[in-house]
Amino acid sequence: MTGTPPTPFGDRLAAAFDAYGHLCIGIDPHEYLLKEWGLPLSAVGAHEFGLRVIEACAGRVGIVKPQVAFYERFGSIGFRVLEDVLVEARKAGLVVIGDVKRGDLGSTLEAYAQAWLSPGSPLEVDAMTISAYQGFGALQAPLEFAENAGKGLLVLSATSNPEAMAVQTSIIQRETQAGKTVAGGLASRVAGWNSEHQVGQRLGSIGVVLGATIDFQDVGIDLDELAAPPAAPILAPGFGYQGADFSQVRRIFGVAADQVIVTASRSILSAGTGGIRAAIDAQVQQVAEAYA
Ligand SMILES: O=C(O)c1cc(=O)[nH]c(=O)n1[C@@H]1O[C@H](COP(=O)(O)O)[C@@H](O)[C@H]1O
Repeated sequence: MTGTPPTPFGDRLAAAFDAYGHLCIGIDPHEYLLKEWGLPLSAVGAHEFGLRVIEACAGRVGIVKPQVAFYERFGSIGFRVLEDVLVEARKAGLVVIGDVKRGDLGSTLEAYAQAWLSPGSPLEVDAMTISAYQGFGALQAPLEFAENAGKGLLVLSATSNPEAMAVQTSIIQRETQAGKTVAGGLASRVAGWNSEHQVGQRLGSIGVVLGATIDFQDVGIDLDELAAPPAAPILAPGFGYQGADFSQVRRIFGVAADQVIVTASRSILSAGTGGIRAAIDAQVQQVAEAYA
C-alpha cells in the first residue's frame, strides 16, 4: 500500500466515542421486526429496514453493527442490499462494525478479511467480528491485513450466550497461554497484539467481544490487561434484550469501561419505525449518564 497510511480503526473509534458516546446500534432485521415495521419478509424489507435505522442513527450515535446473517439468508440479493446498507452507513459518517463472525484457518480467513476489510470492496466495513476457534495463530493473516488497511478485528472471547461458557472457560493445555481459560487466553493475545503493533495509541485496532452478561473474573478475563494502553476495544453485546443494564456499564467493565462499545439491537429496534429516534435518544442519554 502506498501514499498516506489509513487512519487506524482504533483512532476512528475513539473519535466516535468522543463525539457521540459509547452506544452502538445493531442492525438486525429479525422476521418479527420486519413485520412490526410494516416491511416485507424479503431482501427488499431488510434493505429498507437497514436504511431507516441508518437514517435514525445519523447524528445520534457514532457506531452501527449490521448483523449480516439477516441479509445473507436472502442469498445474493441479500448481499446486494447489504452492500447498499453498508455504503449508506459509511456515507452517514458512522463507524461500521460488520457482525460477520467468520472463523477458519489462516489463508481462508485472509480471504474473509479481503471481502470485508479491503478499501473499496463492495462489502467494506470498518471492523469485523471474527472467531479464533482454530487458534489465535490462524488470525495472523487477517490481523496483518487489518493493520495495513487501517481496519479492526473484534475477536470473540467471552460471548453473551450462556451455552458458550463450557468451551470458553475450558483451560488451555499448551503453548504460552497454558493454564488460562480459552476466553482469557484469547483476550491476552489480543492485548499482546495491540501492545506490540499499536504503540502509543489510546485505543488499539484489535479488540475482543465480551458479553455484558458475563462475570469476567469467573471466566478468567483480565480487564486490567485489556485496559493497559493501547486499550483493546471491547464490543459488548448483552445490554437491553439479553438482560444487562445499560446504567451498570461502569460496574460491569470497571477499569475497562472507557473502551467499551455498548451495543444493542432488539431493545432499540422494537421501538418501531416511528419510535426508533426517541428510543436511540433515550438510550444515548442513559449511557452518557452511566459514563458521567
Ligand atoms: O458479536 C456480537 O455482536 C455478539 C456477540 C455476543 O456475544 N452476543 C451477541 O448477542 N452478539 C450479537 O449482538 C446482537 C445482540 O442483539 P440484541 O440481543 O438484540 O441486543 C446480535 O446481533 C448478536 O449476534
